[in-house]
Amino acid sequence: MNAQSDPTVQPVPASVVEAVDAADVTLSNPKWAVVALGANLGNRLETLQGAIDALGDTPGLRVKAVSPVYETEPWGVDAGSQPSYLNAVISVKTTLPPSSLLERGHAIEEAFDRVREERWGPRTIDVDIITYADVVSGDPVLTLPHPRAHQRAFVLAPWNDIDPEAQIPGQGPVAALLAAVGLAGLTRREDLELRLPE
Ligand SMILES: Nc1ncnc2c1ncn2[C@@H]1O[C@H](COP(=O)(O)OP(=O)(O)OP(=O)(O)O)[C@@H](O)[C@H]1O
Ligand SMILES: Nc1nc2c(c(=O)[nH]1)N=C(CO)CN2
Repeated sequence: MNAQSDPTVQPVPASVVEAVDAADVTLSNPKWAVVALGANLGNRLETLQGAIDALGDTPGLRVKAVSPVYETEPWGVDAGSQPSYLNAVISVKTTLPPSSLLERGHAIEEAFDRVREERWGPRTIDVDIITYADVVSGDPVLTLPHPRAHQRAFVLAPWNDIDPEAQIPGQGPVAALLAAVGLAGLTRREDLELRLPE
């Protein structure tokens, strides 16, 4: 008996075939993604390293580069209303689809006891997906590229350090965007260092 003559075998809907094919393409073809990390509560450096290590422990994800650490004034809130941040950017190569990368970021935020209270409120850790390959999406659950990355020196400066040729799809070269926003409110912390996961 073959699939044609077996009445218990149902045809596979085209949408399922497409989804399986798409997953397969990702599995054999890892994508580059850029992830920004920020912390302004608790032991900020330890938490950033913990998030990098947790990302590195994720099946289907390899951390390929870790930026220098920047001390940055809180962006988007009144001056002096929050402690300063430590920010860094990492690049990763991954077979995870964008939605799974976001989920993993949220799980790491939860593991570090991040509490969501106010918009742009202080946090133990923030994991933002800045770019995923050249994907452009307006989906509010996962907007790609991150809709505010091109305005944020605390993302652009560390990203430019690890990839001076980087581009934000639809926005242009990171180096030019950084030149436009400037370095005010940023201090590179030469005394602090983040490592690739062991
Ligand atoms: N590129 C993205 N990276 C991370 N979260 C995103 C992205 N695009 C949309 N989101 C959504 O934004 C929601 C709010 O995220 P979050 O609480 O980290 O915002 P925030 O860090 O306070 O502000 P901002 O988005 O300006 O960095 C998340 O639940 C997530 O679904
Ligand atoms: N300096 C700085 N400011 C912020 C940051 C951040 O990581 N660094 N994150 C925010 C929400 O994502 C809002 N403001």
